[in-house]
Amino acid sequence: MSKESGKAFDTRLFKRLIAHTKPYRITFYGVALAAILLSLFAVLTPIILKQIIDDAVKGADAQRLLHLTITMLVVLLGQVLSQLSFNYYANWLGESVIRDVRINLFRKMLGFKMKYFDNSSLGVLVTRAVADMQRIGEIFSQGFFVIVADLLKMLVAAGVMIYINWRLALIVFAVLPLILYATRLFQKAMKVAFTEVRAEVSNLNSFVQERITGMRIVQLFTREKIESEKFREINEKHKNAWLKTVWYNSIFFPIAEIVSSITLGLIVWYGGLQNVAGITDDVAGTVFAFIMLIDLLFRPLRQIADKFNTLQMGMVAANRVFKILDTDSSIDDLGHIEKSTIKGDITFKDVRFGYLEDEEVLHGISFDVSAGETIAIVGATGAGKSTIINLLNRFYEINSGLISVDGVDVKDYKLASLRSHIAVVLQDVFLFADTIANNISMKDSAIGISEIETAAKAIGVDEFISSLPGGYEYNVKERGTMLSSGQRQLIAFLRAYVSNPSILVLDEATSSVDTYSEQLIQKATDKITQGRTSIVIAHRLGTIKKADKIIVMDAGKIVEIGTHKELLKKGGYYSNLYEAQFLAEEVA
Ligand SMILES: Nc1ncnc2c1ncn2[C@@H]1O[C@H](COP(=O)(O)OP(=O)(O)OP(=O)(O)O)[C@@H](O)[C@H]1O
Repeated sequence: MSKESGKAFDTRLFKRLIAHTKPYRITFYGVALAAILLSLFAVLTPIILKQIIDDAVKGADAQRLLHLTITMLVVLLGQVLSQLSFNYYANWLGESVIRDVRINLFRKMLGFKMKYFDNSSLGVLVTRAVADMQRIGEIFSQGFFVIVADLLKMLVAAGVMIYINWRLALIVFAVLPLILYATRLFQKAMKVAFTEVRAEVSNLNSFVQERITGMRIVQLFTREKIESEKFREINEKHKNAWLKTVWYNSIFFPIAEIVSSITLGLIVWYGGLQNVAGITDDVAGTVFAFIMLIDLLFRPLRQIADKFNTLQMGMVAANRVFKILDTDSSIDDLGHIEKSTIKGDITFKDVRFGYLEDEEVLHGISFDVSAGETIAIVGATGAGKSTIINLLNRFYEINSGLISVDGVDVKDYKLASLRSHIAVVLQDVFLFADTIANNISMKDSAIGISEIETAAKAIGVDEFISSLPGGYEYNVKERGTMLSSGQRQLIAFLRAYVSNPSILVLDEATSSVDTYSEQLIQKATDKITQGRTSIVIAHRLGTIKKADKIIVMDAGKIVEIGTHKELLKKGGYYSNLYEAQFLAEEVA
């Protein structure tokens, strides 16, 4: 199957999976019992039918006929009940296990370092949490228990055949290797075909996902025709891969049916001969029972390949999911300091950091921000400005040096406590597909609608939000695409403001917005930075000029620190930057 699974059946992996059924032990044993009952009831039917034909009907015994018919009804009822319980509870167990594993997986993902997400594909993680989970569930609902039930059924059916008429049983067993061989060939072919189908489905998924995400580019560059041609090709491959599985099914099942029929013919013929030879006189009932028993033996055999496939696919999925669960990439949260309030002094002391091991991005950054001060960070693209704010709230761990808040190493704070004092407004604002109110309060029950409205009035965005249909209850839909980038940033300002942080980190948007939004943003910026330590990656001259200190960065180093006036006077990097970037803005 896949190189990930290694061997055909991984006992260690299976044991680990079964361990997840521990909270549902009673159901687990209940399903196992239903499987046993199912196989027993299944073989009881042919036995009773044989007795009805050979004893009651032939012997014209009405009393016995009535008893046997009632017994038959009871058996059928038992069969229906055990089938029902088996189906329902095997699925219930599967769904319960995947719910638990999925919750564990998501919890694990919530604790991962940003580095983990930098190196993982979104599509892969979504597949692990959704499609792979379904496959794991199928191990229980369609794989493991069904195989056990089928094997039991086959075993009991074979035993009953020998018991009823061992000579006829031998004929059936003689055909078994032929069916087994055909099944094996079929299984192998289907495995290859299904691997192909899965690869094509995955191609389809990523193609559609990417084109929908990048639809703007597709349409801007008028690539519609080329893309639809490419899509046709992928679809064609997908169709052909599916047809291969249909073809194998179309060959295998009729062949299996023919072998079954030939076996039946042999049974009838040999049974008849036995009757003629006087070896047995209950040939009618025996042949009837054998017809049913053969079906009980051959039908599961034909389907067992499919079930093994389900089991194996589930195991591969489980292996992948467990790999994520075993990943040691969680953020260290070993600090114990929890503070209900902080002043907001920040120190970076000779901080060195790189996203990749051998590629340092910050080369010894040192600066201090006193509580209540606003500092602006400026510099060329790729200089390391965003990296600084990524480090303050411990999205990434530094290689060396020290970052402290109120004189305490950020690592010594409890992570949740540290982050509760820092609000971050990024350029690319992320909004959940939810109401504006929920996007602002982030579902913190302590922040009610009246607090949100008061805060919105304070930073001057109440009017804009109220003008939206439904106001604060307006649903911004996926990723907030219903709003402009300026509007999204205003909502992010409000989100930061209501949490009343001691430290505010703001990455000003570079994209230009209309004058009205610009004014709103400027006013909101002034208001939210007031009275709290603020670190602003500044792109607006207004913000830079008002800052208590400007940190000028170039290629991962701080090249200058000072106020706007001081730095202009100095005539260095900042004054060049000012002339190149901001002078025009000022003149305008
Ligand atoms: N997640 C990441 N993984 C690897 N490298 C990264 C990552 N994020 C940023 N970098 C690299 O780190 C360096 C600094 O990036 P950073 O985003 O801090 O620059 P910046 O000054 O904020 O730039 P901009 O103004 O364009 O946002 C760049 O060379 C960038 O390629």
